[in-house]
Amino acid sequence: MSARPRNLAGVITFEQVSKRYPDGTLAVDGLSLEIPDGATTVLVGPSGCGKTTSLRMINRMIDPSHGRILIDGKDITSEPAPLLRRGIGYVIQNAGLFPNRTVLGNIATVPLLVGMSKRAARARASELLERVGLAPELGKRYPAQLSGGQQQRVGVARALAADPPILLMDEPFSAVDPVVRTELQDELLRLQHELGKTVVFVTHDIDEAVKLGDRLAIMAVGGRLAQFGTPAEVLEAPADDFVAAFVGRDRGYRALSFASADALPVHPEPTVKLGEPLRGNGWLLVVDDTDAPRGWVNADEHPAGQPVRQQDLRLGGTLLAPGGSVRTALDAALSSPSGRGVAVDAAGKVRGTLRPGDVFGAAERAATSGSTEAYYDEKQLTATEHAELTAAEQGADRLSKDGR
Ligand SMILES: Nc1ncnc2c1ncn2[C@@H]1O[C@H](COP(=O)(O)OP(=O)(O)OP(=O)(O)O)[C@@H](O)[C@H]1O
Repeated sequence: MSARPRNLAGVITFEQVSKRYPDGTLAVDGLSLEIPDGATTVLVGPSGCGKTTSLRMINRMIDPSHGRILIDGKDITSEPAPLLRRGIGYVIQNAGLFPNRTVLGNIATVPLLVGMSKRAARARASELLERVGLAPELGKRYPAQLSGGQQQRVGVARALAADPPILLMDEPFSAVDPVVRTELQDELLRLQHELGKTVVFVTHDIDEAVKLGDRLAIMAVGGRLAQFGTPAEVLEAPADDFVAAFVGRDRGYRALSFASADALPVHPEPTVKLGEPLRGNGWLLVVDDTDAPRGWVNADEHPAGQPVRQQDLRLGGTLLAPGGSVRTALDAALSSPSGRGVAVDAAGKVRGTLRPGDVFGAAERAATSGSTEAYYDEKQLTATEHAELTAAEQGADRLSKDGR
């Protein structure tokens, strides 16, 4: 990701690290791993495979039985643990906030600890509150007066307060409902794009791992590293049967997230504005005054010449925006009542629609060669395609003239 700031510190190296608990449990077994700086590495694997133990060895909440851990080449035991932890933010499930401190008080904890003035610490806390997407007035509340998702955002803000190069996150979003969870994941992606920290994230959810991780470390029970690679590498070429089973039966579908849909042909689509009279037949795409899609209307079930009202609309499915993947394109096509997926530009205006056949072709292409580009260079030149495009363009012209 080119927009990320570079020159970061925070490469974390595990050298043959093992952890055996006093009761004999071997939680981590000979883990060797280089976690790159400025990127998100997700430790993912089934319950009990040693993810949390591995994470907590980085900030010395747990000491290895064997091996060593280095940060930027320096053994983490070469300085006192409290000093080490100043450079490492830590976020856990249920946020772990101090219940008797306000939100701002919670976020300002570490800045105050490292000697920042009260005033500067409060200013920093307010800035972070905004950064994690929370309204300033929430600063005065106590954690119990916040939703689970809001508490988790405060947890992230608190971990970022001392601007540590490293952020450790242990199942931070697993206690919230799926909608909030998606919002928090999106927020983390946005924040990470701005901040470029070395993030080590623990989850047992492969979907979350694929969404958030630049690298995945797949761990197997017994504390063994089964595979380390980018999400695309892991989904496309699982190292062994365990990884193949863990990444799951949907992995072919998930792998489409890494194939760009930018080369997919976008066909002109006639549109009709909300509130304007309807003409034509079949499914018609309804837009608002800014040309953003609002839904579909079936002209065969609508009195001709009558204006299209909000209540006539069948809401469209997901949209494909620039930079989207073949997975998004496929979902856009499958979730649209017309079967045609809507593509929008960066401003959210309708660009046209995707044909399911094209999207399936791209999916097949991505699965077999990993690239869709060549296919569509070829395909866009075929005579039928050209004829279809022209006809659709004429249809679009006619409709927009009639419709206004
Ligand atoms: N303090 C402890 N004493 C003994 N065994 C422990 C201790 N902490 C963890 N374990 C064991 O070590 C193994 C790894 O635990 P760990 O919490 O690191 O796994 P995990 O992958 O994070 O699991 P989960 O996804 O369920 O949180 C498990 O078998 C666990 O029971």
